Amino acid sequence: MSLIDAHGRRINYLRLSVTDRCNLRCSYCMPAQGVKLLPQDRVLSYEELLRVAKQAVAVGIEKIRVTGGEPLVRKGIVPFLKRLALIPGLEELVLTTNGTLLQGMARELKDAGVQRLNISLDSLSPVTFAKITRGGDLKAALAGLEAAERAGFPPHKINVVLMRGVNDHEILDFVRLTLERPYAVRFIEYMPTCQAADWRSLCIPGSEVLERIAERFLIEKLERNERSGPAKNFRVKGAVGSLGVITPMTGHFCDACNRLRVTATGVAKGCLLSGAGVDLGPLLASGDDASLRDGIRRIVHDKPGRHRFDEEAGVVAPFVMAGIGG
Ligand SMILES: Nc1nc2c(ncn2[C@@H]2O[C@H](COP(=O)(O)OP(=O)(O)OP(=O)(O)O)[C@@H](O)[C@H]2O)c(=O)[nH]1
Ligand SMILES: C[S@@+](CC[C@H](N)C(=O)[O-])C[C@H]1O[C@@H](n2cnc3c(N)ncnc32)[C@H](O)[C@@H]1O
Ligand code: SF4
Ligand code: SF4
Repeated sequence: MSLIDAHGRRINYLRLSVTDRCNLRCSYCMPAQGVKLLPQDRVLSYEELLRVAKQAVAVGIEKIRVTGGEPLVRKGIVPFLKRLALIPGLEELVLTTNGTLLQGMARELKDAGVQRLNISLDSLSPVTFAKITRGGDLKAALAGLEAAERAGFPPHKINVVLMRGVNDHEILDFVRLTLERPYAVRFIEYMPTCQAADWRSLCIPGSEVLERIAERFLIEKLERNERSGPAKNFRVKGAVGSLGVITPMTGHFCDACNRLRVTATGVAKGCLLSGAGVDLGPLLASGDDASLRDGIRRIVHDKPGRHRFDEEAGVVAPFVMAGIGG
């Protein structure tokens, strides 16, 4: 069974957001005044999330990434992941996290069947980390990273959202990290989801990041593989880890997009950067799995060919990434 959209792309990857809540307040993800949290009864129950996941797998999804908000703050997440991992036909169960709660949870996540972690870590300096996350503790994030390594997870992908004048002075520090550690560090272009007035100057093109790295290090391009995702990957000669750029703004990767998203309230979205979405609530309420499968197929069919975010920046309503899951 496979899910093909109207542009001929095979959609086999579902990003499932389990909560809009988070223990951090990253400046690129949430507005300074914070966000109004969803009432708990608007968030899909674990039973509902499992139904969505099962029916998505039944029509062709092979990989599920659990995200949020911060997925590890939701109570009962581990038993939920355990059940998710058992869905017949699901080949890959992975999770994106800010890492701060991993120290106490890494081992049970591994035992639950989570295969890999992508960890957001935007600074290696406690002061800058606290500034970006509005109060987060770098020590907790680093302890989480290490706990997950000890628990036996394969080398993590580390996501760094770069912002000019905020953390771009650390680009080379992150590159140096890849010399000794097997991480895949990915520098992500800041997307103006909250539409900060200065977003154009905050966003650093991936090409500039690579130029700045190449001034100091000899880097070689890595062949794309199944695990590349949207990143273009490189390695410093002799390094154990790799580095990459994710360029949603200056070099979109929509032609190869294989993703479908479901928000914590059960809105299915064909595209991260489009305001469009379909509420799966009525289909879930009907109890009819065949209609749910049809709904998922319809959303995939109608998936936009590419985003037009830059052009539309003035008209698309700003959104909080934590509400969708990145
Ligand atoms: N515009 C756009 N940005 C994306 C998309 N997928 C991921 N990104 C960006 O890349 C970041 C990293 O995503 P991750 O959650 O680590 O997932 P990934 O890189 O897709 O992970 P893999 O499953 O390992 O390929 C996201 O937070 C977004 O900023 C996408 O489909 N469209
Ligand atoms: C919304 S978070 C959810 C998972 C988890 N809380 C975390 O931070 O990894 C998922 C991803 O979205 C990315 N993200 C959020 N806002 C972004 C923005 N404005 N531009 C680029 N990436 C963004 C984060 O870097 C993170 O990797
Ligand atoms: S990026 Fe992740 S950790 Fe940061 S505020 Fe958003 S949801 Fe929370
Ligand atoms: S912007 Fe939309 S179409 Fe493009 S890669 Fe992201 S989700 Fe896919």
